[in-house]
Amino acid sequence: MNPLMAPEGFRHDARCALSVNVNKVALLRNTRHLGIPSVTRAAQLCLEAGAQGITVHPRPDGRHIRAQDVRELAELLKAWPHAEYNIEGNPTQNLMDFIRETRPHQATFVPDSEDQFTSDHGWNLPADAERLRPMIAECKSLGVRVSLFMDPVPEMMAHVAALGADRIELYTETWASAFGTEREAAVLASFADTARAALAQGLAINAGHDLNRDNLTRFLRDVPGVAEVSIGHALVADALELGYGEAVREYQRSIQRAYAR
Ligand SMILES: CC(=O)[C@@H](O)[C@H](O)COP(=O)(O)O
Ligand SMILES: NCC(=O)COP(=O)(O)O
Repeated sequence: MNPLMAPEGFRHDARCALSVNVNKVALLRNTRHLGIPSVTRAAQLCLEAGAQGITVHPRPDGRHIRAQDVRELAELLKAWPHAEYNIEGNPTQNLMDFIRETRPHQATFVPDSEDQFTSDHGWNLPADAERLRPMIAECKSLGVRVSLFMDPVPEMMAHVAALGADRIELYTETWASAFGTEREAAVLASFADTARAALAQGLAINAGHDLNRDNLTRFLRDVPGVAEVSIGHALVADALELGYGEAVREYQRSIQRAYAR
């Protein structure tokens, strides 16, 4: 079988889609000039195991995902018509060129500075709104769905909708750090309130950052309408122990447990 072709019978049947972020595979690859571990091979194995998409965040400093990775993954995903390609970044930096070149299914706008350690906050709306409006419009004119990376603040959802964005991505680090503590219920409620506000504005909901096999089920069970989670750091860490295929299956089981009655 052509290693780039999706196997017969590939099914897209999870209620919440799992998009695997392969940043950290590229981070390890970049520590030697050997080309391993392969980013495209990692993506292929995750898709074969049932992941519904691949996410990358090509940061301007090239610390992990680089332009060639973005192009090669776009090529790979042509063989997976049911899977989605999500490219994240700051549209005021290098993101828009990748969007224009590869036309992914989704662009996730993230307000990161160029040298930021990792993503650690959402957009500040309405303050950032007018800068974003033309780039949202351009993505949509290219047929690319737009998701804005947002903190769990219900009052901001109307501003997201007014900008013409299609989705929010809930920045879930505060959930991950509250999980298992006395703050868990209160923090989860803020995400549920934000999700309800987003749904009321006609927005779809993604979520990501520091999600893992342990904190994922409760989040999906209590936060309504999450359509997609993008998970990278913890899943790749798990894959070092379990392999990509079993790691993806473990995360799919965590997702399915959220809907089990
Ligand atoms: C936006 C977000 O929370 C993550 O998708 C981001 O890609 C993490 O970036 P690093 O992998 O560089 O930490
Ligand atoms: N948007 C979140 C993402 O793509 C991966 O975040 P993480 O799981 O690496 O924290």
